[in-house]
Amino acid sequence: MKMLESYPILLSIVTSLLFIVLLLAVLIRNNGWAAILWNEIVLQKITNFIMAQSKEERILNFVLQNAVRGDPQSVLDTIDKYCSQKEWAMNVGDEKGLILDKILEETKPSVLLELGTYCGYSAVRIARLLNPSARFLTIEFNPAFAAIARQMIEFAGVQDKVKILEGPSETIIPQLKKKHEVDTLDFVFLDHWKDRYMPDTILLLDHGLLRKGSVILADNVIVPGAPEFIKYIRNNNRFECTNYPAHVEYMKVKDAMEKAVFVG
Ligand SMILES: C[S@@+](CC[C@H](N)C(=O)[O-])C[C@H]1O[C@@H](n2cnc3c(N)ncnc32)[C@H](O)[C@@H]1O
Ligand SMILES: [Mg+2]
Repeated sequence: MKMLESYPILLSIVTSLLFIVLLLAVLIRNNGWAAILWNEIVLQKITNFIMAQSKEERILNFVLQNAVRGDPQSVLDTIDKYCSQKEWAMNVGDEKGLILDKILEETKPSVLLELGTYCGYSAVRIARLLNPSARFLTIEFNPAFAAIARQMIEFAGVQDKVKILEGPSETIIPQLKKKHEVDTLDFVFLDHWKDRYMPDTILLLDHGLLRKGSVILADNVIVPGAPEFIKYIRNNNRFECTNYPAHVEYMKVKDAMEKAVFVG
């Protein structure tokens, strides 16, 4: 009898819970921010705790076990497979990776800088397309990520083409000329925390690291988004901008890359 009395309450609790789960699922599927927060904060923390291992270690292990040593394309395909089927990660990914490849093939840069190495996906992607004489520096301030990237790059066989500089971009950029013997950069890939896109572009300018024709390519200008940078670069007559619509890595949510050519 008591059971029957509480039945409507139970039913309304279950219905409300189902509704909340459904709402969350729709939000995560259609909203880039919700999906990233869900993956990075909820799912990842739980899996890390259960497996006593970071997601980045899991990505590296999957590559070591499934990709072909010395074959950069196989390393990229294996990371893409893991991150699209098992755990989302913030690599530029296969779709925007093709835009990156196309711009590199058009630009044929000799001196390159990447801000934000993470596991080394984009570093391997870029390095595999470079001339033997090119110089490519990539900056990462998280030592654990830099260590993973170093192993990823070595496994892909492109370690002679990439140098990881460990530390914050805002400290390393001003040291590029004197400490790292960079004159000017032909190509810069912006893919670190989005609030640094604008100040680091200004740092590159202030330190004379851009020349006429230098190309800046910025990832994730919609999700997570870099509105300050976009406003700054599009309203600056020293840059010519082109937008490349795409999707957030391994998702159906809209994103884009922005190319800015320094015209002097
Ligand atoms: C989106 S991930 C980079 C993904 C990578 N480019 C790829 O596509 O494979 C961003 C990385 O930038 C690093 N990062 C963020 N802000 C930074 C800064 N100011 N200096 C150096 N590294 C930074 C983070 O630790 C993170 O590993
Ligand atoms: Mg990115």
